[in-house]
Amino acid sequence: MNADTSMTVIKLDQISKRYGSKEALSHATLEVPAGTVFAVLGENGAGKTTMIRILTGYLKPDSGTATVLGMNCEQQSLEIRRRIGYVSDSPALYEWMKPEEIGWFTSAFYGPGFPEAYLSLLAEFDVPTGIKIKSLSKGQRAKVALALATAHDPELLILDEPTSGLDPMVRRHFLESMVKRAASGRTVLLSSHQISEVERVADWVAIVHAGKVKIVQRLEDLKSSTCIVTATLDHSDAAYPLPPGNVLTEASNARQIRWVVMNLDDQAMDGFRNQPCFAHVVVTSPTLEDIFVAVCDHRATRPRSYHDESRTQEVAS
Ligand SMILES: Nc1ncnc2c1ncn2[C@@H]1O[C@H](COP(=O)(O)OP(=O)(O)OP(=O)(O)O)[C@@H](O)[C@H]1O
Repeated sequence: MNADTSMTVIKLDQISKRYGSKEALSHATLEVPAGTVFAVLGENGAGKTTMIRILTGYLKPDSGTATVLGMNCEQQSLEIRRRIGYVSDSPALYEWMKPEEIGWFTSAFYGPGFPEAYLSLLAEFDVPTGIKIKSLSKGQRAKVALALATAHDPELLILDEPTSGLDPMVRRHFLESMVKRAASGRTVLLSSHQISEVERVADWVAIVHAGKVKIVQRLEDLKSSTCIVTATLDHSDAAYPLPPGNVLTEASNARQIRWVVMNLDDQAMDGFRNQPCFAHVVVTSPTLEDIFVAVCDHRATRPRSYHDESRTQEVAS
């Protein structure tokens, strides 16, 4: 990715939002660098849509500050919506219109050049234009929503669950177009629980769990700073130490113990491996799913040393 990532396109600073007694977001803080595909990962109800609705000005936070392209999300929401592209998790389209008609209708908001660009995107996406929106398939409707959101070539595109319910070919097309946008210096923020897709396309990942931003990191740094340590005990009731590092989770099965560890201390690992309680110790690389589960699974066993703290973002270079 060659784009200039020194600029911050989205900034959330200590954003909290409550629905009655439910805290949907709690002191969420993150920055999205320009020219990246930035994925917000979280299980159902984690707070992803709430975050996106605050960024797009459809929802006001209880506290904290959010800016998009340097504009305040509460005070300049109309200007933000004009400048960005946004596809919600359930895009509302006028059912009685044909795809080209909805393009003309929407162009009033964006100005000259929009209808032509929109029609060429529809052609690229292979969307039939002669029939009404209500007769389009789910994938075709999603393509219409994406074409509407991108025809003005926004510097920032925000997508809430962009590929949910789409077939593999359409998903691939969607994701490739996101990567292309980032390569040309545009920024894409997408929310998802499709971990393998995120792993293929994202430059940055934020993991949100129960309203808290637990991790914000460049994906390759997150993967290289996390590992899985698997040890086979010499005998099943042997007492054993924890691997040197921030141990997120521990799982055991007979004589085998498996830990997901962040920032493993390589120098201290020799001493760990040579403990008499271990017959065998192996260190392997995790998938993003391994990391996600280690951070989010409330049933996971947390070792004694584990501190459940949200992690701060490394400074974007
Ligand atoms: N309008 C609302 N009134 C009450 N509670 C709400 C409202 N909207 C969201 N919530 C609650 O806030 C929490 C966060 O919801 P949110 O929609 O942001 O999650 P999400 O991460 O987008 O989930 P999903 O992946 O299922 O779409 C959930 O517990 C949800 O039930």
